[in-house]
Amino acid sequence: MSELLKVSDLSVRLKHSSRAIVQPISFALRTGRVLAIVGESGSGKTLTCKALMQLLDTKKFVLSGSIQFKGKELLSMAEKDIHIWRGKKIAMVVQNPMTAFNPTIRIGSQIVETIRAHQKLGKKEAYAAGIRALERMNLPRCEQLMNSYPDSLSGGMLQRIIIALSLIHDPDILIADEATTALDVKNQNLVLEEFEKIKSSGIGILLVTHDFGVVAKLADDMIVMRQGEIIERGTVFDIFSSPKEKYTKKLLEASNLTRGEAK
Ligand SMILES: Nc1ncnc2c1ncn2[C@@H]1O[C@H](COP(=O)(O)OP(=O)(O)OP(=O)(O)O)[C@@H](O)[C@H]1O
Repeated sequence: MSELLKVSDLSVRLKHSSRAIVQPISFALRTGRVLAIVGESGSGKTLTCKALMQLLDTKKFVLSGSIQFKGKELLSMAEKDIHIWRGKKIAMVVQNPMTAFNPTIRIGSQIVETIRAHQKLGKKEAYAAGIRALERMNLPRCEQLMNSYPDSLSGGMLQRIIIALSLIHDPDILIADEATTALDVKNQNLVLEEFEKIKSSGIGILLVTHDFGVVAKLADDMIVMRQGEIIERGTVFDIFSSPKEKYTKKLLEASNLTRGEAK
């Protein structure tokens, strides 16, 4: 297992403030592993992901520390080079799939446009690449899906389409920020099955979630964040079996999970 991502002393603060909202944090992600980031609302999980993707507005936020992707420093990378890895080597899926699509345009046209924004392909080739991406996710009736409008599909189906699209450039890392939160149990399970397959293909997954059930099903390792700091880290099994921090115990108790549910 090789190291894909190495985050060292990453901190995020607002420009006009001296206090960091993400304190210097360090962690690593390896191939074929799922690292869960858990913590209560406002603990800094999403800011951490956005910092990794360099999606934070530099007029507003100051980042320091180091983010190495396969040994290459990303934080000092020039803006013009960021597109080489963002969305390609490191892809991200977020919470609400409904907002990712324009409701007035058929799914297929949006997929074709997304693909052509990143790759020099004609419309027909991009359409074929879109179909292949959907088929790879085992989505049913892909031609029909391409012809559909977003609001005729369930949130789970849209999320699986987004995941399919996020994999189109064969990323090494997938960041999933509450990607299953808005879904019902059935769709959540389907998406988790996709993540299992993605993981076994060797992609490293950074999984942000409130849901310890999702952590138990999918993650290998976890970090617990509170007020911008990592307060506990370890394997999911160890933390579920014997959490050290009171805060972690409370989160686990609130989730009603037992040690038997960790892998
Ligand atoms: N654009 C912003 N401007 C100012 N403060 C922000 C901004 N985005 C987030 N914050 C603050 O940073 C802190 C961490 O927010 P973040 O969204 O990372 O939390 P989170 O752990 O992802 O929460 P949730 O689980 O609710 O998504 C919060 O106190 C939040 O208010």
